[in-house]
Amino acid sequence: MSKNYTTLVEIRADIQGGLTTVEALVAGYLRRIEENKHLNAFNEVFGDEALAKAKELDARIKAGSAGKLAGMVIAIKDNICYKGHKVSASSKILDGFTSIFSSTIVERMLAEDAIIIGRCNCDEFAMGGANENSYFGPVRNYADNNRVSGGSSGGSAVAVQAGLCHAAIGTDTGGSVRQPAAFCGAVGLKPTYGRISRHGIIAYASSFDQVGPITKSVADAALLLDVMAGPDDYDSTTIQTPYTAQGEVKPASGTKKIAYLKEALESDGTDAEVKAMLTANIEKLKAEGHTVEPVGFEYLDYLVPTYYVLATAEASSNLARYDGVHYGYRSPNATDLTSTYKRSRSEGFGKEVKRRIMLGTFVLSAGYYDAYYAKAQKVRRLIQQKTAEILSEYDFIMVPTAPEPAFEIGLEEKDPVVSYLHDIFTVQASLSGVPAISLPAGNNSKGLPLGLQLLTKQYAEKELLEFSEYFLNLTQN
Ligand SMILES: NC(=O)C[C@H](N)C(=O)O
Repeated sequence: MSKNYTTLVEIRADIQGGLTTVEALVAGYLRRIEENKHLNAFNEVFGDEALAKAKELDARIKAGSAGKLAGMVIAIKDNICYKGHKVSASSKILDGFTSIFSSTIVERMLAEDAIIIGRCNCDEFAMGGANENSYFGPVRNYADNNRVSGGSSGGSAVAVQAGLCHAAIGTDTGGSVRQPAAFCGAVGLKPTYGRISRHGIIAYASSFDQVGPITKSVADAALLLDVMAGPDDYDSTTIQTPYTAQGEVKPASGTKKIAYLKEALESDGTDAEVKAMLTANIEKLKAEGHTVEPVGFEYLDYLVPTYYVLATAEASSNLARYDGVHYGYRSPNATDLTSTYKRSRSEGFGKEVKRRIMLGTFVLSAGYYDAYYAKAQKVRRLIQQKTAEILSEYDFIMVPTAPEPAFEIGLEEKDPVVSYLHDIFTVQASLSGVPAISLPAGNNSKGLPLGLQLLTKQYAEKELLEFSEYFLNLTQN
């Protein structure tokens, strides 16, 4: 097996030293993808194209004219448009659809000479937390093939975990980058809302959707953020102040004030080994002189309902565009315009997507708007205020990324509410728009990865990444 690199810096050093080439790296990933097909991480591999680009890049690296991401082989979630390539959101409804333009993030990564090796399996339209809602079937966790990858960016996380690429890009609406990263022992970053352009990303819930990297190191997460972030004329929700690239991530120095949610340790819903992982990290940080204190979050029980009312409302609007006319699948059984809409949507969308469209339509309907949608907006404001209040006193909030490690495939498909509750610790950052990162925090007694999550103030990605680097240095050495 080829060397399992943690950072692009190591790859570049080996290329410079003549120990490897981009072509050899790509060939190695393609071989591993082939050997690990049973993981179902990719919906499509761009093999020949990646190899051709690699050859060209090797020549340019030698000539000293290659970009910042030269040598980085990246997989993208299959809801990210890449011109001339198919994009499906893991749905039948986009069957045969090819992107006619590239997303801003793809353009920015290509401009820095990244190689995109394929598009990764995910939950249909990013709706799910286990990658079990994909039209193309579940993704298997590399640590235990009978267990889920997490989701919705499950293919992206497993591709990194299993060494099928160097880094991957996912999207995070309510935890879809952070939770699969946690289940797969990777670093997963959700930046501040608006930090990265969503132009060319298939929309799910637009007041939440954010792009994020899944990597093996904090350094690479920072590098990918540098490349992808910043204002974009094609997405008016992007933060207008340019993101100042930070270059190399220096581990944070000095003592910090960290809050942890005491409910995370008290709740019966949190797995005992997850609680033990959190407690151990609290103690480790205290021993280093940091202030680590419990805080109460009285809105904990409202996080999941608020997220699911708002996200489904936005989804019902965003997914109205799939009508059997504009994109992808059109029912062969349709006889007129109305039956084209009805049949294409009924046959093209999966069960969970239909459930969410119905739920979202319901909470937006005239009789229920005030009772559900308007109320959820008000609760969102309270959650934002309380989160900001805690973050005005503390540098970080620390919680487990998920209440439990990767569970068995097929275990909970039956009860959607059980799946929704798994998002309890990730949706706070999504509802508040603040950045959050999931960091690998060792394995449980069954060898399954656990993730620790840190949240911080809006726009403070730099501080978050520096502290993450410090934390991993402290806990992994
Ligand atoms: N998309 C996400 O961020 C995952 C979340 N579990 C959802 O289904 O909405």
